[in-house]
Amino acid sequence: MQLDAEVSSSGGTADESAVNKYDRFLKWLLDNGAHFPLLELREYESDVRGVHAKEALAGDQVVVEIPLRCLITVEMGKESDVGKAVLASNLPLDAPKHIFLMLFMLTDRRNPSSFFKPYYDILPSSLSNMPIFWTDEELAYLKGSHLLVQIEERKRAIEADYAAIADVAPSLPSICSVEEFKWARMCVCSRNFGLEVNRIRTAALVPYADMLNHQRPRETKWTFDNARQAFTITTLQPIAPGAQVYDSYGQKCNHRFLLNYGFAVENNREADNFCPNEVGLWQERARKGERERGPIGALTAGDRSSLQPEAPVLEPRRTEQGNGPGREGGGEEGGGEEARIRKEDGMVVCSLIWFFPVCEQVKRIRVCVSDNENMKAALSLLRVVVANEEELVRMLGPGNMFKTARDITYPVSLGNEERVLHTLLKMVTDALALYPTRLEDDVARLARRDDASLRPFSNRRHALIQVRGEKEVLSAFQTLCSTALTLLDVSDNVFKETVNSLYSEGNFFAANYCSDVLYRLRQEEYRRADAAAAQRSVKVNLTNPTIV
Ligand SMILES: C[S@@+](CC[C@H](N)C(=O)[O-])C[C@H]1O[C@@H](n2cnc3c(N)ncnc32)[C@H](O)[C@@H]1O
Repeated sequence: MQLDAEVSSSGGTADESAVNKYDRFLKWLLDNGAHFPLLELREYESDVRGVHAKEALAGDQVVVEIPLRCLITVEMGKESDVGKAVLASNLPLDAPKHIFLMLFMLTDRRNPSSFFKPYYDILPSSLSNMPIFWTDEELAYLKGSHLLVQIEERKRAIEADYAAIADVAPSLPSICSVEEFKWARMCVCSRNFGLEVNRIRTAALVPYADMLNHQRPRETKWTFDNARQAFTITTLQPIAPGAQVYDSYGQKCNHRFLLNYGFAVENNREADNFCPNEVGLWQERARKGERERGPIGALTAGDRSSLQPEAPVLEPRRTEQGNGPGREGGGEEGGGEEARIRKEDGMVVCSLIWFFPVCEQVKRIRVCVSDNENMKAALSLLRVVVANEEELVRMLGPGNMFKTARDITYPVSLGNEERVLHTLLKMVTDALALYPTRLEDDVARLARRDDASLRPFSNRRHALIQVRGEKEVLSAFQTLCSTALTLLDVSDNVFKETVNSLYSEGNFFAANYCSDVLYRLRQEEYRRADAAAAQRSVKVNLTNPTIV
């Protein structure tokens, strides 16, 4: 993060009370055994802070040490009165670890002599960058994006948690309002660390360590050091004096950065140029009780007798809260996934269900510009969706190798693939048409530095970065489909020339699909055609030996 005005916490600021609040915070930490002698906290604007190197930092140097007593852990929340009531009631909460951290913080901060008061005092008082707090005008910048649905879902989920907890712990409304509960939810979501403390997997709020902003590739690592009984941050490389010291919040799609942290990364690319930005394919919703029907629909195979009696199903899988190593922002994306082909009442049912247990919504397959597992799954499912009866029977009949739609990692036939490409092209074209602006317009607007409405770190800019990223993914799929469709029946030479030019333009996404999938399908089609021609010639030969 680069911000304009930088005011050192130890230097004089216009706002004396702000200086005092930081001085009190730093003194509290140091008095309790924390160490960060080579770093300084800077405030760039109200409640927007970052950590900088006071002097040159070497690689592999422990630069922050925060003792366990200064950490707020999940277990402390479980010990609170409301926490105990929640535990006893076994409530199905959206993000339980976050809830316990929130409950501790919300209860304890009401105590004016709390041990953690210096920490509570420096937490941002407003989180207006978090989309759940955006105004209608700000939300309108996301028009066309599925993120609008996710923001609404997030709001509803937090409200549902508040109501459910208030049911089992009637003191909750006297501890915090729904709005304060939402604030705490986003505060915890953007600041907690998922870690192991003395062999117990937990999450914690770690004062000072949560002042590091995000940047990739990561230049620091953090852990709970059992020997020191402290949370530590260690440099992974030398850092220049005065430079901001960053933490990596992980490799994430911008929608997750925006939803959970209130910012979107302008150039969200990994060192190898991979861009983790995604869009969801499929938008259908299942209503309560309809999960077995599936949004993609039921496909009936003509030859029912040849179907497997009991095709195994892929059981729903709930993704655990949290997002792998690194800071666990959000974590409430955990829907279940079902993708299965099976027989039901004599019908072959192919269903793709990404089931969201709280909102009873179908989850979408999120794809990015990469030939990754989700892209393969999306193609596999489409191959079933567009299959005709003969292809379905081939997929599901005796001796077939496909137990679930996800197993169809190989294309079925050139004809089936052509229908897949047409369907996918329509899906992404329809999705692009939902946005009020075109990708080229967004790119041009973000490149202009004189547009005051798009100032760095503004909600409007972050919204534009988000929708631009979605359109980039949709456009990449559009190019892949439209190019591939032109290559189905061209000569080998034209095919190779086109694929080579895709490679030389750097469009590896489309090029790889064409050379890996389409090329093989074309070869198989030639072989089949040759075999059929050979068979015809044998038949003709047998009936009329004079015509060869
Ligand atoms: C863990 S806190 C980091 C400290 C924070 N800047 C503060 O002053 O309290 C995470 C928050 O910092 C901000 N942030 C972190 N990295 C950022 C980045 N690369 N760009 C913009 N904002 C960032 C976001 O508001 C995010 O929710």
